[in-house]
Amino acid sequence: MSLASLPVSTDPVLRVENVAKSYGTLKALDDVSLTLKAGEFVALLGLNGAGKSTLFQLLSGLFAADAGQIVISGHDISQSAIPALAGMGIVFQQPTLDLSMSVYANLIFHARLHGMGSATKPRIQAELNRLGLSEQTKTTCIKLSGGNRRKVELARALLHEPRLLLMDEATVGLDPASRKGLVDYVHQLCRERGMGVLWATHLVDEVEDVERVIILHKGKVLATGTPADLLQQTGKIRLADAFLELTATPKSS
Ligand SMILES: Nc1ncnc2c1ncn2[C@@H]1O[C@H](COP(=O)(O)OP(=O)(O)OP(=O)(O)O)[C@@H](O)[C@H]1O
Repeated sequence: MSLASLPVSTDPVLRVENVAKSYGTLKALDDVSLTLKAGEFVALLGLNGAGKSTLFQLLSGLFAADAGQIVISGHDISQSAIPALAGMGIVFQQPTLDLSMSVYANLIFHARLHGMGSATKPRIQAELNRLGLSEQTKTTCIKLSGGNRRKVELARALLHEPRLLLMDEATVGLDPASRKGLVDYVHQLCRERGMGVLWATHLVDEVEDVERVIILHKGKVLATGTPADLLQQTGKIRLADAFLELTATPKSS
């Protein structure tokens, strides 16, 4: 049975509780808690160095938190990493395609890692079709534009039909039209597939239409709410000004 055909659970697809992570004496994450439900698009907004990538590295099991708990689709990542990660797709900030291989070879490699069987080829074709890349299936990735490389990374993240999609500054290096295209496409997927999406960025224009914004600053959650909540809280008219106001006056630790 594919993950997509499992009954929809009302439990959060992601629960992060009191998570901490330090590099030596630097607290990159300090008592961070958040939840994400199925079908919710949540933005993790933070300046450079806020801790976004560190959080994503913990969520993807690259290393362990010093304290706290991470539960993905009901599985504690520290105890049940395989089922936790099986239901998650991720696009990292740094490109991770093997540029010497074709689009198809990159995707089939990922499919095998996820133990996908006979459904693999139609799934690859379906994701590439939707992204307008069906003609590029056999193209070596080094020949693709930056925007199309990102789309292949997204197709790869979606291949095993995750319940949770993590996007870590996934629009870095894209032109404004490609950026908007990617944001709009992921919003559409979130609605259609009931996927929870955590979208990390420092670009405020990418989060104007999200259901909830979590502002991370110097490793701490400074504020959380709808864009309207954040405007009301700061008395600002533009979300960019609200973000600047909140991050200019950090709480003392
Ligand atoms: N491997 C590491 N060793 C030491 N310090 C690190 C390491 N990785 C990150 N840091 C530090 O931890 C803090 C959080 O970094 P992180 O990359 O998680 O932030 P970010 O919000 O993703 O930033 P950016 O938007 O610039 O990518 C920063 O002060 C960074 O310098």
